[in-house]
Amino acid sequence: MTQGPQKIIYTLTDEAPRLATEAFLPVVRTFAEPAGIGVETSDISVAARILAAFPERLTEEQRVPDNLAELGRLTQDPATNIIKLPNISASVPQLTAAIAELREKGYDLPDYPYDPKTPEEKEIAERYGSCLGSAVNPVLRQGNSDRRAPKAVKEYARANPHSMGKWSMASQTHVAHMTHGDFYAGEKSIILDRACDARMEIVTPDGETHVLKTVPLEAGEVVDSMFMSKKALLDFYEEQLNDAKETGVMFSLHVKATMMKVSHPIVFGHAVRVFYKDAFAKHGELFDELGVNVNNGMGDLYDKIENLPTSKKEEVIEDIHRCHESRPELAMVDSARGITNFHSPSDVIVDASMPAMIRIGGKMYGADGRKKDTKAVIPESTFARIYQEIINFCKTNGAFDPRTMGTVPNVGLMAQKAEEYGSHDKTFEVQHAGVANIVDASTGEVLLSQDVEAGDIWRMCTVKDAPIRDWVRLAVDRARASGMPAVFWLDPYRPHENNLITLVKKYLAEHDTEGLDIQIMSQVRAMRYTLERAWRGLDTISVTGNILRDYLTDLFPILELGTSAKMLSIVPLMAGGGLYETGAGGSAPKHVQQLAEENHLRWDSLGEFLALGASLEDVGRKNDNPKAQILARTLDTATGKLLENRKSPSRETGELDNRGSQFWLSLYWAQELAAQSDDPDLAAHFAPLAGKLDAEKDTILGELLDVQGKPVDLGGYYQPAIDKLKEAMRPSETFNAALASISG
Ligand SMILES: NC(=O)C1=CN([C@@H]2O[C@H](COP(=O)(O)OP(=O)(O)OC[C@H]3O[C@@H](n4cnc5c(N)ncnc54)[C@H](OP(=O)(O)O)[C@@H]3O)[C@@H](O)[C@H]2O)C=CC1
Ligand SMILES: O=C(O)CCC(=O)C(=O)O
Ligand SMILES: [Mg+2]
Repeated sequence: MTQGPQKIIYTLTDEAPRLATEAFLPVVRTFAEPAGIGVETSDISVAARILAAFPERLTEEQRVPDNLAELGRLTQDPATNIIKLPNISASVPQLTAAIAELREKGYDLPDYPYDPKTPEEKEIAERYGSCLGSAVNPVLRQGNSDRRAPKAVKEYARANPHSMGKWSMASQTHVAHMTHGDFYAGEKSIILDRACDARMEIVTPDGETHVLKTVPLEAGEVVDSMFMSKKALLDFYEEQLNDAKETGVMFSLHVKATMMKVSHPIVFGHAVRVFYKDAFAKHGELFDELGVNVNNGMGDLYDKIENLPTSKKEEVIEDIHRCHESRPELAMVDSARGITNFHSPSDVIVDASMPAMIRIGGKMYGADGRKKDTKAVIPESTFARIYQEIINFCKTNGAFDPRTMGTVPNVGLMAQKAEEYGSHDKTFEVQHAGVANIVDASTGEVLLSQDVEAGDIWRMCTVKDAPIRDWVRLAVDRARASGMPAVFWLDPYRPHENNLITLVKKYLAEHDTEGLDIQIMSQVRAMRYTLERAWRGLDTISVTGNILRDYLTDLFPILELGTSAKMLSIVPLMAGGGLYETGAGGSAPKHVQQLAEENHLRWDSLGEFLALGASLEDVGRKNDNPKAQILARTLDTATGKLLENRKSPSRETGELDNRGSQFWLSLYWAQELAAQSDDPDLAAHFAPLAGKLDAEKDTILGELLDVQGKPVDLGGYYQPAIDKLKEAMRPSETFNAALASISG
């Protein structure tokens, strides 16, 4: 047996994935051990990240190491192999809820400073800021992304199609985006011809210079400057609200306040203030006194007015309600509880919310719980247009059919904080009208310049040369390996993408592309081309920048497979290691709610099974460990069997859930290992487990079903109590004993 430091690092995250991992880790350890592979965990949950930020306030026992920083360092080591589960990218309401829970548990954490003024408050805000929004993925994603539906998964979806809503040609559903004054409208971009420190500064008309930030840039880096005009945004909202009211269509707002953690909460807050403008006009001063900030949603307003004298509170609530009379109906997140699209900026996240809407025929839920057509407002036009294109297509052709549609894998430019998704530390809400310059700090040369007004959102986005080159290589590799045409979704009218086109052409020339079909198209044309092909059952690789990577790897999987949880999601790290993400979606808070209320977890760990397979294969290849290769191969077959025999979790309480599905995977995997003849030691090791699990399957499945239907206490949401978590996620004594019986 090959020995040595062969290990897989398994992340512990939040919500449904964290729950599922609790059940799955003992399985992984049991199977990896005989191949000499260690499995280590690394807690990067939002709770752990908060605790790691305040070591000096905690006792020795309470302290948590900065696991994320350590993982970040490891991404630079070629031996690294990380399995990364989806984690919460916390909005402010989520972060403050996590802080409150931890304080209740006895951790002496400071209050979250909503409006930091003193140096001490500013320091606390900075530390909490490091846990806010998408704080994990940009650190770990030191490579570009390869997301696709494995063949067995696609075939399963074809044979067992999920439900799709009907599209009508008369559907009023459409996308509304800005046509001027947004980031797209005035973008400027350069390919930097030197390395330099670049200064972001605003020069006011009276000649004062306000320096916002200085960042080191590399030669060859693509650097963009762009802004969103506050005035244009407010006008746009007003117009769209009036249009929705007049035409009787529901209004919904789709942003990504979690990932775009600086710009989108502002964009979201403006929508809320415009919608409720009469209430804000009347009570603005009071709201300011109370520190209301609806960038964090209407939930923040309701929390802050809670302690007002009853009559005042009622007056405010009445005025808020009155606003609805002159405004269109709002899409609901949870109509049963009266939670609207404006309640929290993290409830509706565009990458998942638009596909969910398109999947059900272009509808969202209204206050009466019925599905309705909607005006989907996505202010930034850069990528919003792709959704209108697919809506047009579905209106004309009807809904896609999962039985026949082709597949659309993605190769995404992501490494080293590429493009908008890496721009948070270079995004500012402009305080002073003037000229926004990006300046070479050593020479004083102005590289890029924009005229901005107070309240505008100005940002610098960058992407380094090496990631672009690696992205082109990955696209060529995937096109060659799959035999599919590959389309770069790049718009020559957008300065940033026009620069990328130059570089893509340059780097494509480094490869043998003989016999490959590689094209470059603007996003709208690329969408149309891809949809036409998918409709005919043809497959097309989308090769995109970072935002479209995110959007398309929810959109197509949700149409093709019903969920992006079933995607294989690999990040070949540029330093040589591997990061294996489990599916392409999020952490499904709704699933936790169902588990807490009914002890049924409908989360599908398929993405985790696929990631583990790819991870084991990588360990096998890099360490010349044939046992790891056999584990990978047999896991792949077992996963295929799981799909074929329909052992995926059901949504309904009282039926097979995540835990039951994991049992079946374990049984099939053990059977495959016992049956193979390439490694008799492994076969002999797993034969008893295969026998035991098969003989005891009725007892085990019975034990797993018995617990369902009753509430379960996990001892916390952001930091569940470990003993309670174990008890909830591993309720079959028989299954636990069988796994333990072959573990060393
Ligand atoms: N890679 C990452 O770390 C990511 C993290 N996130 C984070 O996740 C949270 C929730 O985001 P949201 O946009 O609501 O997206 P989610 O993907 O969590 O939820 C959307 C819906 O997708 C379905 N779904 C997702 N995963 C699974 C699965 N494994 N099995 C079965 N169904 C699944 C569920 O549908 P149904 O309810 O119909 O069963 C779910 O309600 C946020 O905090 C966000 O920041 C989001 C995206 C990626
Ligand atoms: O990091 C995040 O917040 C979300 C990531 C995401 O949605 C994705 O990579 O698909
Ligand atoms: Mg996504």
